[in-house]
Parts: sequence; structure tokens; C-alpha cells
Amino acid sequence: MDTEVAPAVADIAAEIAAMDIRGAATIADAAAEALAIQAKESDAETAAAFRTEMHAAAGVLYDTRPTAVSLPNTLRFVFQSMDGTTVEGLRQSAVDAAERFQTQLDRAQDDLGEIGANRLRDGDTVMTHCHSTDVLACVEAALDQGKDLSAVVKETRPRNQGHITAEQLREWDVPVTLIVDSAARRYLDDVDHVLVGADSIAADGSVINKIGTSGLAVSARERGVPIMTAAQTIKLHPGTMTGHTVEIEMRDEAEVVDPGDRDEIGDITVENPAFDVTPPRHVDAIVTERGQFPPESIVTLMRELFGETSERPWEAPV
Ligand SMILES: O=C(COP(=O)(O)O)[C@H](O)[C@H](O)COP(=O)(O)O
Repeated sequence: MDTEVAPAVADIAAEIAAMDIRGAATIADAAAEALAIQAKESDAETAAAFRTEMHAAAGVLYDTRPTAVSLPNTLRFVFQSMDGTTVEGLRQSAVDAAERFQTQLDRAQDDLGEIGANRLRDGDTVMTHCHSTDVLACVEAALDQGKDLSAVVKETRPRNQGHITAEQLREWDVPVTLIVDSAARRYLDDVDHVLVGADSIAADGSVINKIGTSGLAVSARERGVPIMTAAQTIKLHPGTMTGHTVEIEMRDEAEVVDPGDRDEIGDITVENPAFDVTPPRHVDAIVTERGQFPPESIVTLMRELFGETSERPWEAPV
């Protein structure tokens, strides 16, 4: 019989899958919250039954979206800290770990913001792609330092997360120019920095982020505009140290072509990859809460934080 997960956990997983909860850091925070809920609501009578429930909850969360490594990194953190021989002991350690993780997540974003802000000067214009809370933390910290910034915001088809970025920047009184994605190269001469987030960072320093990031980075390089990735260390993908690749999520074609128009267009293939890979040579700096790194050296930090292994302790033992 399948193990039931708490309804609130199933709801959070459904919201992640539907992208009502989205963005790598926000997904991580929600996954930690969900594991804490599962632990608190469990009525398991034995430690083994409790563990089985926690594995089931982790499995439901893991299966939502494949590209943001912040999700499995959250599960790993909580499971590595879950310890005890009784239900109460396990419950308490899981809840504590999830809360500690969420606190560290907030602190890391603040610390990263301070570091990223140091790269921005008074009067600079930044270009953004998609919506990244790590990027916005850098902008917010720069504004707090008293710097005036303006922004060129790419709409980021097909789901227009650029609108969320534009709204947040306007709330902070940053003048915003919203452009379609294909206009980016035309506007690069007017900007001082390209700022992007990350869903995963591979051991060779490649940045996996919202589709369109790699093309933007190539154009920025050609124009001589520095490109910075703002990414907390939960975006580092330990599996890539042992040769694994990052799965790129393929999403529904209905996000690209309105189903009503589909018949009119005729028999064509529509593909909708949600992310792409920007090679390290097109990225100037990866800004983390531990400092800024040239992409090629990020593996040193990855090894320090994750060790040589990439265990998956959230999976039920077979
Ligand atoms: O690509 C996206 C979001 O993709 P989606 O909208 O498909 O989830 C963001 O740039 C990263 O997740 C970083 O975000 P953050 O800095 O908030 O972690």
C-alpha cells in the first residue's frame, strides 16, 4: 500500500508543479516547510513508519520539477540531520533541521545581496532575465547603500516572469523598461550589468537558468557587458562532480502556442525547454553568500560544502 503524505504536503508539491510556487530559492523554502509539516502531522507509531512517511513526502516533492537542485539539496539537508530512535526524536530533529535550513536560506540571500551590491555603482543600469530573488537581493542591497539604479527587464517568454521582476523593481522606485526577449541585444549598449539567477550550477561552472540565459550571455560577452550570476550555495549541484548532468525540464506546448491556434498552424512539433546551460566562459562572476567566484573555481566551494559524494538520503532504502 502506498504511504499517504500529509494533504498540506501534497498541496505544496502541486503548487510547485503548477509553478504557483517557483524560483529555486522559493521552491527550497517551500520544500523545507513541507517536510516540517509532514513531521509535525505524522501519526506514525514507530520510528520506521515515521521514516517511511518522510521518504514518501520527499519523493512527492522531488518529483515536481527536475532542474532546480535547490530542491534535492533541501531534502538532503533535512534527511542528513534527521536523527533518533523514537518517533518524537525523529520528529523534533526533522522540524529543527527544516527551520534551521529556512533561517540559513534567508541569511544566505541577505549576505549574497551585500556582495552582489558591491559590484553595482551609483547610476548603473542593469538588465534582468526571468525573476530571481537572489538577483533582487543584490539590487535591494545596492539601493539600501544609497545607489540609484535603473533596469531593463526582459519579459521572459513563455511565462513572463519578467513581469514579477518589473513589479518588484517599481515597488522599490527603480525606473523599469520592459522589453521582449528578442530586443535584448539592441538594449545591451545601454546597460552596465546583466544579472541572472541560477537553478543549478555545475562543477565546471556552467550556469543552468531560465531558457534564454545562454543567448543573453553570448550577446553580453560580444557587447562587453559583464554578466553576473547571483546564486546561493544551495544552487550548487553536487551530482555534477561525479559526472551527472542536470536534467532540463521540458514543459507543456500550451505555454508556447495557444491550444486554440494549434490546429490552424498545422502539423508541427512544438518544444518548450524551461532552462538552458550557459558555459562558464560567458559568465564573469558567480556571487554566493560565501563570496564571488570565477565560474571555473566554483568546484572548490562545491567540494568543501558537499564533499566528494552526492548521497540521496531522502530516498527510501531498498
Ligand atoms: O530560472 C529561474 C526561475 O525559473 P521558474 O520560473 O521556471 O521556476 C530563476 O532565475 C532561478 O530559479 C533563480 O531564482 P531564485 O534566485 O529566486 O532562486
